[in-house]
Amino acid sequence: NHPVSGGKQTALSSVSFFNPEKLHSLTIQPLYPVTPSRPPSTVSYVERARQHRWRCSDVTFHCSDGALRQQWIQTIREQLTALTSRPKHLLVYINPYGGKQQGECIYEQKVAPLFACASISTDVIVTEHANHARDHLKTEAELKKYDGVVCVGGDGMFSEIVHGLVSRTQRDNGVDQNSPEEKLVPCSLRIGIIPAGSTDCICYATVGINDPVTSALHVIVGDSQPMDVCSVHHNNTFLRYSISLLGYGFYGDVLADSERKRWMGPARYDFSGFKTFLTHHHYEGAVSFLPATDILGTPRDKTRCRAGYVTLPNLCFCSIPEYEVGWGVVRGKFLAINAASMSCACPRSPMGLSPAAHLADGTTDLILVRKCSRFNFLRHLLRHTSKDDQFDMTFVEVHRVRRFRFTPRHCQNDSELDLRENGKQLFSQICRDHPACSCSPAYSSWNCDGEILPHAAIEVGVHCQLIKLFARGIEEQPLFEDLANPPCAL
Ligand SMILES: Nc1ncnc2c1ncn2[C@@H]1O[C@H](COP(=O)(O)OP(=O)(O)OP(=O)(O)O)[C@@H](O)[C@H]1O
Ligand SMILES: CCCCCCCCCCCCC/C=C/[C@@H](O)[C@H](CO)NC(=O)CCCCC
Ligand SMILES: [Ca+2]
Repeated sequence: NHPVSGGKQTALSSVSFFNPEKLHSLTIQPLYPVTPSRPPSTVSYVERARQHRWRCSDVTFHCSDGALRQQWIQTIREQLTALTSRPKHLLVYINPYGGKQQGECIYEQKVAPLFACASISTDVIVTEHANHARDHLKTEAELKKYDGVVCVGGDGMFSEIVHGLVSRTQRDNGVDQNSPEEKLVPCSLRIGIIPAGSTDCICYATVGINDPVTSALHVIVGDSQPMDVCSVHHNNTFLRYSISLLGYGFYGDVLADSERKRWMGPARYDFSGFKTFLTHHHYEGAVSFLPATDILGTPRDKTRCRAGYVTLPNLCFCSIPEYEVGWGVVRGKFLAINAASMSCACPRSPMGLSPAAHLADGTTDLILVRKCSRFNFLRHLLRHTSKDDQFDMTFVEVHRVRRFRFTPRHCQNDSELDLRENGKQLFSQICRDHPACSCSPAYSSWNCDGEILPHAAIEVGVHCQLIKLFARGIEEQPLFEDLANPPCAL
């Protein structure tokens, strides 16, 4: 019975104020003409747009009955206060140099106004050097003050936050990160990613799009998505954590080359990818792995990790003892050894390196690409950009595993590492001087979520649901988008 005006024209009764999905804040905006006794009320809410984008819309109500209006406002406020999953205080780190160096601008223009509108208070730190955020989280940050940590940047910045939070949590709980067998303690604070990087693979694979406004709204509504984290060790020494890709051979070489071309921005990956494809190096070694049993799905099935897919914690851990499952071993010459703990979907590859991988099932998909012709490798790579099955090739095999180890054929010990580094430089110099030389170096590097690891021989274990993100996984696209998502109805 009450007239409505503003961004949307709708009847009061058609708006469900009690649906927490819909509302993230209430603001009272005086519109004109306004009589002091009858100011209108504006409610902001989340509206789904195309391709997994979320947008903020608002609807303004005029109510002739002042008491009723106050009652509505009071009820909405009570409902919003009762939503305990929504963050109120956030610690924000901005990398001003990630991606196209737009981090600060993206945060100030697109994200900060939304956080303010949702009454979220923030402490913002613009990083001054690499590992600033990681070290601040690890040692200094007063974590008790916050409901979550937000990073503005790319996968590298997210990785810093994960390392800071996971290390801090283990230290606070007396857990030794250097032991590969140690069960790690999950982090209690959720992490939000505002994408402003070059690949934004974590954001893309957990939200469905790398869009700062969408990610900010997932933080505001207090979404929660658990995620697996891999620990990487060498000789009982902790090296790094990995959330997306651990890649030896092709992706290691692409990264090593692209790091020298950071000045190119995101285009460095295309340049180095093409160059690495042409060099076509293969690497010899043995991969041993503990297959994941007791799991739902395989890397080759058609299931996709989507919002609402809940992994029961008991499926995260194998009920059969390790010695009964038995380790598999594959030896040979490989163009690429990739472990994808999640799909690794990104704008370059919308289905990702392992389209059926799950975010929080305690497993990683180990993809072994054996030495093959350049033509066949190109066919394999191109399938990452389409819906074709990149595993349906004789030289590719994929295993869903809980742990794995890699030992290069000429396994180096620590004293040989320096030799290896010097040898690699010498070797690459020789190859540069003799471009016709087609032999492969003995070692590649591991690409660990975009960071290069110093050792080729590594041991990897998956820690199920060690961290949580302000996300909900990729939502299924409705068949008839316009019908399923009319304005106002969420
Ligand atoms: N102030 C800073 N100066 C220099 N480097 C920084 C600074 N803050 C963070 N870094 C480092 O910059 C690296 C790259 O950042 P980020 O991940 O945000 O962007 P990107 O590399 O362009 O994107 P992506 O990781 O998605 O490819 C990170 O590894 C991070 O450690
Ligand atoms: C000739 C045409 C070939 C087309 C092939 C396309 C295949 C693309 C697969 C993309 C997989 C991305 C995996 C993500 C890894 C991230 O953890 C990491 C950090 O951001 N990014 C890279 O290492 C950046 C790595 C970028 C590699 C291209
Ligand atoms: Ca996984």
